[in-house]
Amino acid sequence: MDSILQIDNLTVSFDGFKAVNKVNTGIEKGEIRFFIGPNGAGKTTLLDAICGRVKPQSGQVMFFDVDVTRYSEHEIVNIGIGRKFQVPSVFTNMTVYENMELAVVKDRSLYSSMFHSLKKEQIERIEDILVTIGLYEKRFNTPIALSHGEKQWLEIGMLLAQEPKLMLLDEPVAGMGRAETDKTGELLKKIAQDCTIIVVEHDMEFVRDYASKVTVLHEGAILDEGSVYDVQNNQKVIDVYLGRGGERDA
Ligand SMILES: Nc1ncnc2c1ncn2[C@@H]1O[C@H](COP(=O)(O)OP(=O)(O)OP(=O)(O)O)[C@@H](O)[C@H]1O
Repeated sequence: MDSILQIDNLTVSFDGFKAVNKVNTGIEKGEIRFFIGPNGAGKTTLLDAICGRVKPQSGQVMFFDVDVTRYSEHEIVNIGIGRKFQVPSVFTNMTVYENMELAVVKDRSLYSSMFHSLKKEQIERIEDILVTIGLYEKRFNTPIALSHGEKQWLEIGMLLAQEPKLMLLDEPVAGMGRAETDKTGELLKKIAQDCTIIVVEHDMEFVRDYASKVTVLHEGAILDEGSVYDVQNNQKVIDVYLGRGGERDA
């Protein structure tokens, strides 16, 4: 199998506290990998280390043959790792379509001058993505008119516009009902045909339905890794997380 991301011996410290502690894992191309675990387990910090938001104390994060721990956040976006945060950060004073235009033009400082001169392939890409995320009909609405789920899909679409090879999503279905959650899962399956995905998630039903593989973190370290079935039946995982009904963000 082709490994797209290889994390080796990664440790992230905050004033001596190891939020991520000697983590080793490899993500294969096309996976939808879920990071799960109790609050404070280090899931978000691990995403932060992959996208360059925090610098590790030690270890490597090899994306193809590049150690991204040596790169800035901005450079990491440019080499193909996109990150979506928990709270949607779409521009509410612009239409859905304009948000997509902004996303497709990688250098945002050029946006105003390029507004009317998107290339044909950029326009086609925007339209394709709008269809994929189910917002083509709503492209001239502002995000205020969108549901919570639709705003999340727009943001995922904005990430896709930058043509990432790896997408990092932090609790993408938080606050969604079941129907929107399932639609998001189907969207991720579609995206994973071209772009590997890592998801931090507490919604175990979502994890069960859509994970290729699950990494369970506890106190900064990997407690278990494997299929949903395997980790669900691991007594240690049940004791520290699943048996407590999982936990949501405070
Ligand atoms: N910038 C920071 N400075 C100091 N401590 C931090 C910082 N960021 C995270 N931590 C600590 O690192 C630990 C791991 O936090 P992290 O947010 O990665 O956990 P998590 O598994 O994502 O939890 P949750 O499910 O609640 O989002 C926590 O104890 C947290 O308080």
